[in-house]
Amino acid sequence: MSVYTPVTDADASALLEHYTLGELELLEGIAQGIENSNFFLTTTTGRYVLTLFESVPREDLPFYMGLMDHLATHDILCPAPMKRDDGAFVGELNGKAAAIVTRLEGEPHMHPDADDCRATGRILAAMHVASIEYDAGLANAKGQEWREHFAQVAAPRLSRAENDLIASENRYQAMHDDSVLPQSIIHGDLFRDNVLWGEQGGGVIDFYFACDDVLLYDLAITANDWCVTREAALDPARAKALIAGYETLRPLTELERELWPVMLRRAALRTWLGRIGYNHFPRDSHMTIPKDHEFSRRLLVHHIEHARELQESAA
Ligand SMILES: Nc1ncnc2c1ncn2[C@@H]1O[C@H](COP(=O)(O)OP(=O)(O)OP(=O)(O)O)[C@@H](O)[C@H]1O
Ligand SMILES: N[C@@H](CCO)C(=O)O
Repeated sequence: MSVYTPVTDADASALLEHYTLGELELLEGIAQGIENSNFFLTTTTGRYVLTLFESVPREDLPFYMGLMDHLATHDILCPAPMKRDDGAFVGELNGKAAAIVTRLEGEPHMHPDADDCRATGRILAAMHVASIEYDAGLANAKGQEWREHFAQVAAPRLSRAENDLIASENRYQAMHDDSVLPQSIIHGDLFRDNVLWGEQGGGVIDFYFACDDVLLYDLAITANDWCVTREAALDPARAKALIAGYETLRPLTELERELWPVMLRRAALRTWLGRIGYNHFPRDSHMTIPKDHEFSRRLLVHHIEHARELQESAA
């Protein structure tokens, strides 16, 4: 996160009265992340994370909570949402929807090697396979329609070259027919900071971009953060390892291999636009760590200029 909405010890204690999680011992704001307000919450029964939802539509919360609950009970290491005494996963605190989930152990690997990427690919595939039986759905709020709409909103803040690049990439993406690719529930944001490595392996957090979409797109979002160099180029060795790990559980189809460069470009565009949003239209936060939008622009340009290398990474 960030902490947009402060929470006092007294607020947290009052919230805990609606759960069977014991008494408050410690409450700490978390600076990482950018979408929600997050706090580490230690009680007499264990370690949890309290999230106040700042921009996630309230009606979508049952989908996210249900998904985490489903995955946590299907062998995926991820936060388990805690039920309130009234049976709901979501309550309210300081005017915001609020939920408590279990806190995972471990730290992100911010300088991953090929082994980390292989393990991450396998974790992503395991989530894709486990999600098949989750019987809820949610359209992608950051899909083509959003990309085109946001391009108009952001246009006055951007240079002509940036606007031309976004418009041209949006046209290119609109030409591709997604319906030919396997679709199901995607995590949508499996960046390095969303996998915490502990004794039990990699645990996944931050499901608030999850939705129904193309599975290969999820792999591309992951590759664009795990398998790139500081110079904003794809590292073929790490990309191959990510895909190899993924394919231990779900082999890619020929069509997916063919459309890999398209999805890498789409993922780079989504992240670039999202970061333009965070930078040019910031919300008022007490703690936030900024995201590098220029890096995402350079990554998109790299992908446009190196189609053949991208294709080879999925061969
Ligand atoms: N269940 C959890 N267990 C351990 N740490 C967590 C957990 N949930 C969140 N965190 C910590 O809080 C930080 C912020 O969480 P998260 O990434 O979900 O924030 P956000 O604002 O929702 O997301 P985003 O990354 O989309 O900006 C994480 O980087 C991690 O350090
Ligand atoms: N993972 C995204 C932020 C999502 O909130 C980024 O790094 O731009």
